Amino acid sequence: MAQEASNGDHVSAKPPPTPSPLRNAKFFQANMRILVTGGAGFIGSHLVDRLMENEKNEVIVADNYFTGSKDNLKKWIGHPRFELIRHDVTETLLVEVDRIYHLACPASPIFYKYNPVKTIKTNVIGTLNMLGLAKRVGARILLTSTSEVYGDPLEHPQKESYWGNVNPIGVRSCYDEGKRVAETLMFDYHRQHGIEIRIARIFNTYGPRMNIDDGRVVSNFIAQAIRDEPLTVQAPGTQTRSFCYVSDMVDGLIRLMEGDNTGPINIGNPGEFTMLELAETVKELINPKVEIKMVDNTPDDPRQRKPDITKAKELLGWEPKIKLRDGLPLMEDDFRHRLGVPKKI
Ligand SMILES: NC(=O)c1ccc[n+]([C@@H]2O[C@H](COP(=O)([O-])OP(=O)(O)OC[C@H]3O[C@@H](n4cnc5c(N)ncnc54)[C@H](O)[C@@H]3O)[C@@H](O)[C@H]2O)c1
Ligand SMILES: O=c1ccn([C@@H]2O[C@H](COP(=O)(O)OP(=O)(O)O[C@H]3OC[C@@H](O)[C@H](O)[C@H]3O)[C@@H](O)[C@H]2O)c(=O)[nH]1
Repeated sequence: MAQEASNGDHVSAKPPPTPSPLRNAKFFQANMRILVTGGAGFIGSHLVDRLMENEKNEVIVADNYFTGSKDNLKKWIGHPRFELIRHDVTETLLVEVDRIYHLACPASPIFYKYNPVKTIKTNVIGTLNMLGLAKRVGARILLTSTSEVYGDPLEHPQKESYWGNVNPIGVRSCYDEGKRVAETLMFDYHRQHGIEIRIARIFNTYGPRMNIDDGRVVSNFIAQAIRDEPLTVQAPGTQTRSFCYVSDMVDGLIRLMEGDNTGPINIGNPGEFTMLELAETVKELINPKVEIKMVDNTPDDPRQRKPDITKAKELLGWEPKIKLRDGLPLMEDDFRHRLGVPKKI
């Protein structure tokens, strides 16, 4: 039974539901069957790549392609251990699985604000549906929550025990409050029904395969630097974020899923940068001639963010390996390839 890692003193009221006995039958199914919702997106597709490396895994992706694409999974389409389903998690899904990585949700602020009612439905109804599925088939479920549950944090760096400083009625609330409700649902299903849960609080993650026009800061700056366009730093530019390379993130998610702790556990890189520092670094590494331009910000932008990863280190034996200065060039290569702009030598 999972151990509670932080934020509470509850114990699970019931043992978890048992999977169908056939799942353990010698000649029926030796593999681990894994559902990845949102698997056609940025982090999801890298997670699928890693899971598919293990020949004992069968992977099913369910995605509505709102911000993800089949292109991200093209190397697996047609593979006998892989299945791709066009599915919206706000509808029920009937599959037989042992693990559910529940990622489905737009993550870039411009996309999650585009249809806020849909974003909150995805977080609340989508998570309820996936918990219902976990309950029916006895699967373990991992939710990709977010550092945004800490809102505009008054504690710095953020520990998992911090309850956050979140505006419940702002333009970001569909996402940050949505994820907070999703975490609540996870713990209620755990306590009430014995579901095996895992909650990752992911901090800003970057890497190849992000949508070029995703709108998040790292992808914006890299695309702008390659296109010789000014890097748009949103005022005041002193706000901070901590950026984790995607391969480190995937490693942390799998360790959390396969470990004994429910979480929530922060997964992120504690290296903290102001947005002006990030712009200067991108300029230096990718295009020293590019201009840096200050533009207006959006409401409720968190002023600082940095994970305390003590729990991830102690409980998962995890810490990030890739520094920002090493990760940015890897992302540059992918963006240049997709934009068709080779590096000048
Ligand atoms: N990338 C980050 O910095 C970051 C930080 C914190 C949390 N997260 C969380 O990690 C997860 C993945 O983020 P990402 O950066 O890969 O984003 P992404 O937008 O690239 O991927 C999200 C995926 O979910 C799919 N999706 C959205 N709504 C859906 C729905 N209703 N039904 C089915 N599929 C749906 C999208 O089509 C996409 O493939 C999200 O849950 C996000 O909240 C990401
Ligand atoms: O072009 C830009 C874009 C963004 N920014 C700034 O960069 C910072 C980061 O903005 P992003 O849009 O990349 O992402 P945010 O940190 O605001 O939100 C992210 O947080 C964690 C996840 O849950 C999500 O991936 C996303 O919501 C903000 O301070 C924003 O004002 C710029 O300075 N210029």
